[in-house]
Amino acid sequence: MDRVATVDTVRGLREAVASWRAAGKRVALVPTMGALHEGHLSLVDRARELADRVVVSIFVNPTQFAPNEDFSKYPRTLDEDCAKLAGRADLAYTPLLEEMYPAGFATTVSLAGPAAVGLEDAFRPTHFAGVATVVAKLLLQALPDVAVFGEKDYQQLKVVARMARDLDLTAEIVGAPTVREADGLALSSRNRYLSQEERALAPTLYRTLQDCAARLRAGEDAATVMAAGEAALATAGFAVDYLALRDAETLAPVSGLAAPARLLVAARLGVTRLIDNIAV
Ligand SMILES: Nc1ncnc2c1ncn2[C@@H]1O[C@H](COP(=O)(O)OP(=O)(O)OP(=O)(O)O)[C@@H](O)[C@H]1O
Ligand SMILES: CC(C)(CO)[C@@H](O)C(=O)[O-]
Ligand code: BAL
Repeated sequence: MDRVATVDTVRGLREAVASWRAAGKRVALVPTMGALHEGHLSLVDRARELADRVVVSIFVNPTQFAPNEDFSKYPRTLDEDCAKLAGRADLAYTPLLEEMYPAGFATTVSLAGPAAVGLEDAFRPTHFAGVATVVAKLLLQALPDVAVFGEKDYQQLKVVARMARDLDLTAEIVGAPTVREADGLALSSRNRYLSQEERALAPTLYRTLQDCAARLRAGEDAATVMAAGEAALATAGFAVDYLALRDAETLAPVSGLAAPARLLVAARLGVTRLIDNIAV
């Protein structure tokens, strides 16, 4: 079976990137936690359009999971991942825990501002500090020209873009559109946790976003639309964490469509927490 080349040390990664740079190549990084699906591969393809060499990092980052979350059962499929990346990426960076967090590790990126407040942060209060810290490390380890993130994790994309600007990290942060199943469900590694019945209900999340967006565009009052959307999700069997309208750029709360807006949702079906979002 063909497999992408791999390195698991910062030194190996830097050597590979340095040799490409010496040859005048542009380098892209696609950070992932593995269990790769077509959503991840679309980011790799986008990275390939933006650069000559593409590194995919695969690291299930413990610091972005709260103690009650699914770190230990998060899918780990490294062999299949490396096969999927063959011919598509140039290198997989697969650091072990000790490489990323050496003994005595004591530094965390701290976030503020509208992008990092509320939404996911209200339900996963330690999450973005863990994401920002590991992404800052990945960007400093690889020093790519560009890094590609999925719009599926829209708040993450905005938090990372803000952090990169604020810390003068040199990589350009690029967002790529959400890849969906035929029935509209956003691809996610966590979809595999859904039972058959839950999987049948799951596309309601995207349909509800579309319905709400259509009503907002037709000029209906945002609070009314949000309440109706939450009710529709609850009726379908979801436990809703949030359904919110935010400014598409800053993620500040908004009450209408004066500027480009984003509708974001997180809801649980049984033990599985799904997130999604669309432009309005
Ligand atoms: N359906 C998708 N379309 C486009 N990009 C995606 C999709 N799903 C995930 N990504 C992006 O892939 C990158 C890695 O995400 P991650 O490894 O967390 O995948 P995931 O399937 O979203 O997993 P999880 O269920 O844990 O959120 C992120 O930038 C994320 O936004
Ligand atoms: C960006 C990321 C790879 C950081 O661990 C993760 O949050 C993810 O997979 O979206
Ligand atoms: N895609 C974001 C990773 C997480 O949920 O931890």
